[in-house]
Amino acid sequence: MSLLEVEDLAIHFGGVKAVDGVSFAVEAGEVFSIIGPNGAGKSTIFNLISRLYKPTRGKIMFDGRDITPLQAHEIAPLGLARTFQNIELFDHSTVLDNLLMGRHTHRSTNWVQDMLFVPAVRRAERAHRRKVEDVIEFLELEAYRDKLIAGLPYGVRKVVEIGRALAVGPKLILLDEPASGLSVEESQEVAYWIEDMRRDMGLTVLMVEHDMSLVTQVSDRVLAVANGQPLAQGSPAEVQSDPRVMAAYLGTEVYT
Ligand SMILES: Nc1ncnc2c1ncn2[C@@H]1O[C@H](COP(=O)(O)OP(=O)(O)OP(=O)(O)O)[C@@H](O)[C@H]1O
Repeated sequence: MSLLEVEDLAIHFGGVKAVDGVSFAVEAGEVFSIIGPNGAGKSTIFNLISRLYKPTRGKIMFDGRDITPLQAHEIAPLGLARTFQNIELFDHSTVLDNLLMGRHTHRSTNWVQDMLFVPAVRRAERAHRRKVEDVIEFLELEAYRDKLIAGLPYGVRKVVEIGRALAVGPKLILLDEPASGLSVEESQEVAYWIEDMRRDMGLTVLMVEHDMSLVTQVSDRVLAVANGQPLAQGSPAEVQSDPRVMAAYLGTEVYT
């Protein structure tokens, strides 16, 4: 059984078929990337999987469970976390507090217990802090842990965005353009984080990315989409040399 199975997924916004008949499966432990030209439907696929959008058609299975009818807030506790292309952090909170917010999906105590700060609440709080400190150490964010997001360089905020998703403690992490806006050196760092996430944390990674050197370096398999529809699927080399993919990219710099 695959960790994630997407079957005949579609969403239509009025006349726009943003996603139209996309199927793929992500196996536990692999890095799977979705590529495609601007407007191909990649972020929309992420928004459908993370349940921000309701599909017009299709089914999404995660870890053996049909998550298609679930609400967005019910997804993270199952072990599915995501990052956003445009970074969704609280600018006026510290790195530590942003990561702790990522843990709130795991609330096991109720508000009365929280108010009274009973031992169960204190234990849960300690466990959340330990998990967050592990993420800070893993992503080498120690120097920034007490700094406000607003004052951080863009490249560091991108890493904190990954940290917020990791703090959830996911089985599957969805990375939406983790290298966008980064320098070549910073993109290479992202490649190392992804390899470490898989090797050290046993994570499965589903990534949307335009940076083909990053995609080629870290991905086991790639799905190419265009106009909301699947074009080709296979190893990075197979997909890059597929004539339908090359035609979809014609005129762009991706394959030069
Ligand atoms: N909420 C929405 N309402 C209407 N149209 C939408 C909505 N979300 C996405 N679309 C349309 O769906 C299509 C796919 O958009 P999407 O953002 O998924 O593409 P993408 O492959 O992620 O592009 P990029 O690489 O530029 O981020 C586009 O035509 C877009 O305008």
